[in-house]
Amino acid sequence: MYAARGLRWLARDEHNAWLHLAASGIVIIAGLALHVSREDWRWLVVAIALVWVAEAINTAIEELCDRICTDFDPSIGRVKDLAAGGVLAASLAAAAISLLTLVPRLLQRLA
Ligand SMILES: Nc1ncnc2c1ncn2[C@@H]1O[C@H](COP(=O)(O)OP(=O)(O)OP(=O)(O)O)[C@@H](O)[C@H]1O
Repeated sequence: MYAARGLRWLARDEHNAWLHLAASGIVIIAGLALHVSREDWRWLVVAIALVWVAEAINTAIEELCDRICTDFDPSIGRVKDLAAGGVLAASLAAAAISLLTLVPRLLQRLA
């Protein structure tokens, strides 16, 4: 399947994907360990998916930019920076969602 092949490339070739993979794994393990509710799992799934979607789009844009322009071009630089900014925004939002979901559960467990 072409879509699955895209995700395989992403996980294999993108150095940032390893960070996302590690972060996703930590969130899933924490969710399991803290027995979060079904409602909370919805938020964690959204957080994880948000980052992967942003990274996939960013990687596709980078590939396309490198294909159409091998020289230094300020416009290409701007396009890449914008796409990378999307990943940063998604990652910050995902971190906030994960902390807002997991920390109260952790404090509950510790109390
Ligand atoms: N052809 C270009 N012309 C101008 N600036 C460029 C060009 N290619 C890359 N850049 C600049 O270098 C930055 C890094 O680009 P690069 O393609 O190396 O992405 P990357 O390091 O793989 O990014 P990421 O960590 O998001 O995967 C871009 O955000 C952009 O500012």
